[in-house]
Amino acid sequence: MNEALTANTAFDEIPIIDMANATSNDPTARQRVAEQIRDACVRVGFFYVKNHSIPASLPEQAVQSSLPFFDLSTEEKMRYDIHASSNFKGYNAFLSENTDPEGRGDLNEGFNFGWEALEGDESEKSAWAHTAGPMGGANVWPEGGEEMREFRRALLAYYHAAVRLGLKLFPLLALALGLPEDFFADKTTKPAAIMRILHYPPQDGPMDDRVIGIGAHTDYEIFTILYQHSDIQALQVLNSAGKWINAPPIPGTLVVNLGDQLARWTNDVFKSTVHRAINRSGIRRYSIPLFFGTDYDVTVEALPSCVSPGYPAKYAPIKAGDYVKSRLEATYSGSKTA
Ligand SMILES: O=C(O)CCC(=O)C(=O)O
Ligand SMILES: [Fe+2]
Repeated sequence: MNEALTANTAFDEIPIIDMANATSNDPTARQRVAEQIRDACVRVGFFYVKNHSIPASLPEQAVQSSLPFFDLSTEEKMRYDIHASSNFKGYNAFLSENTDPEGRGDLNEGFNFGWEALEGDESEKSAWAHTAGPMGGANVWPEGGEEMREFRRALLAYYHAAVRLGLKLFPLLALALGLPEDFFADKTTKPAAIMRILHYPPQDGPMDDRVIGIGAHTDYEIFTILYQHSDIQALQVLNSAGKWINAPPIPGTLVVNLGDQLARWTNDVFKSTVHRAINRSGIRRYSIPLFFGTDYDVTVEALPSCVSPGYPAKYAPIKAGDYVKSRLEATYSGSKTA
């Protein structure tokens, strides 16, 4: 695809896409949104979404409810250590991950969880059975009183809202790729969606590029929906000229960025762009990414429209779940021995 080769002018800002017409009854209105998404995916690999219909109170409450959890002692939090989990659930401690191999460790702590039906919602219970797979299975929630129950409730409430938004993005991505709008529908029946809430303490003093909030990396899945709490500039995105472009929080928006699974599927026509976060604000920063992959057993293989004789497929076909699992294992096993 020639556009893939010509789209490499370095971006210097991240587009904002209005989702108001994402599910419009008018196909041309949906197509217009998809065209903007296509441009963002080919040039940047990142975009903001506005009018995404998630009430601001949901991620806000998720952050507020996490404060008592992060305030627990390290010893207490380590009872839920992600390294002790067989399915990448639970707590990751400061410096226990090292996203950038050049780095010395990531200065964030976080809590990681996946699909779980909302309490009392019988209609979603059946989906629980679908979470078999390398990252499926039960979540690990902190024990304790009302505060910890609220932590679980608030995180799951935002999780489900973000998953619903993610399911609206797939048809737009399909249109953006010139595919039938329902291309991903039978590939996203079991929400392979992992959420984490991250806490970045302020970093001051002399800057050590090897110890930053989260080192330079790309995400592993199809896309990530990222909520950034407070008005703190920390996230940066690398353009093709090697310049870090700021991605500050913009009120009312969420950040969407593509991951490597989609880059493989599109033969890098859609970009999975390197990013990092560093909190030099002097105050604590919180963010909540939701990493959204397809069903675990879907084969990720270059789309015919993204290969040509002059631009052959770069990646071997691989099962979506195996791919994400191998990336997660590299992240967590690397940190164990670091
Ligand atoms: O906290 C952020 O802004 C970025 C987080 C991130 O890139 C990640 O968790 O993959
Ligand atoms: Fe990321």
